[in-house]
Amino acid sequence: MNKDTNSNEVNNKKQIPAFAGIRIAVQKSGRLSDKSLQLLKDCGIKFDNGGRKLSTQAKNFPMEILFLRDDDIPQYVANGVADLGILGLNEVEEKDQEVDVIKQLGFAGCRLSLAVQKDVNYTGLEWFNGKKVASSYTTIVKKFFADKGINATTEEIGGSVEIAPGIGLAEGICDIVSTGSTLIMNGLKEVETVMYSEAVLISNPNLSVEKKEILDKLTFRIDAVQNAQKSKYILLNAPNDKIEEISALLPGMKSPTVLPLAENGWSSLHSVIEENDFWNVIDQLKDAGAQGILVSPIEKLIA
Ligand SMILES: Nc1ncnc2c1ncn2[C@@H]1O[C@H](COP(=O)(O)OP(=O)(O)OP(=O)(O)O)[C@@H](O)[C@H]1O
Ligand SMILES: O=P(O)(O)OC[C@H]1O[C@H](OP(=O)(O)OP(=O)(O)O)[C@H](O)[C@@H]1O
Ligand SMILES: [Mg+2]
Repeated sequence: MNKDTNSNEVNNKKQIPAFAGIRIAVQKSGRLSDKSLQLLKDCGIKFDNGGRKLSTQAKNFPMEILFLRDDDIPQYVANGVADLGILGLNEVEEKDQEVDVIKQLGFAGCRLSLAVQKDVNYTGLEWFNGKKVASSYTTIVKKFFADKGINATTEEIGGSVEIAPGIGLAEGICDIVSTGSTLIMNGLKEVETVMYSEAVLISNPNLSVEKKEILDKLTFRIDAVQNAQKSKYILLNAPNDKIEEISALLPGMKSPTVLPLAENGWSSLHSVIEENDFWNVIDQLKDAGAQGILVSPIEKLIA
């Protein structure tokens, strides 16, 4: 490390005002903003985020929230201006900074794909040899082509990437695809998936012990929120001679809670089922004699 870098680092550190908590960077306005803030709220963290303020202090958790452009978040987290960040994995890979990916957050699912004009006779990845690809993610694209031994060039553009082939800027593009409708509307077709992405929580790799403790509290809460979103609380009535059969369909967190009903010969069973199995399990429960099935969402689930 040379002297200049050293003194820059010292200067950078001086510019970071002391804060006895953890600083998390979220996207100021864009596709990730609402869901990032909702996740923090679901974790019980209260804060004001109205107006044009670029930072806010949580009221009941040792956290400051910084509102930034998502492109800047990896750099801020790597140099310690922010301790944590929420952004798309695509942006983390593109910026290639020293940060730890702590958790997948289950929203903003998309893929980064190569696309070409729809009338192109695409024969496979070799088609890109000697071609130019426009993208906002040129680091990822260059690495992808280098790994596959393809000799293509890239043209970095900030947005509206799908227009590039139509105006002769490049033969192909690499951009975010979700439903694929933007590609179709611009006369393009998806030909290769470069990576899958979703929102992730990232961290500076050198957090202090105190900050690590706060991060652990946060990830514990995120786990509880995510578990709850994946599960449903189920309550049903069953004849006593069917309890064993029905219990086998309701593994729950341990086994179902069984309580006698006022009506002789009947019990009430309480358990947790996974959202994914939901309809399947309900059909089997009905067939096994369950009645009065009540299903409700779970707010938090601590395993
Ligand atoms: N159509 C989509 N479906 C799902 N996720 C998406 C979609 N488009 C983008 N994303 C994800 O959301 C992230 C943010 O997208 P957005 O379009 O808000 O970024 P941006 O324009 O770069 O924002 P900023 O102004 O903060 O730089 C992307 O990096 C990607 O991870
Ligand atoms: O496959 P689709 O569902 O059509 O989604 C893909 C589009 O979504 C994103 O753009 P966004 O709508 O966020 O606009 P922006 O690029 O101008 O921010 C992305 O840049 C693609 O253009
Ligand atoms: Mg951006």
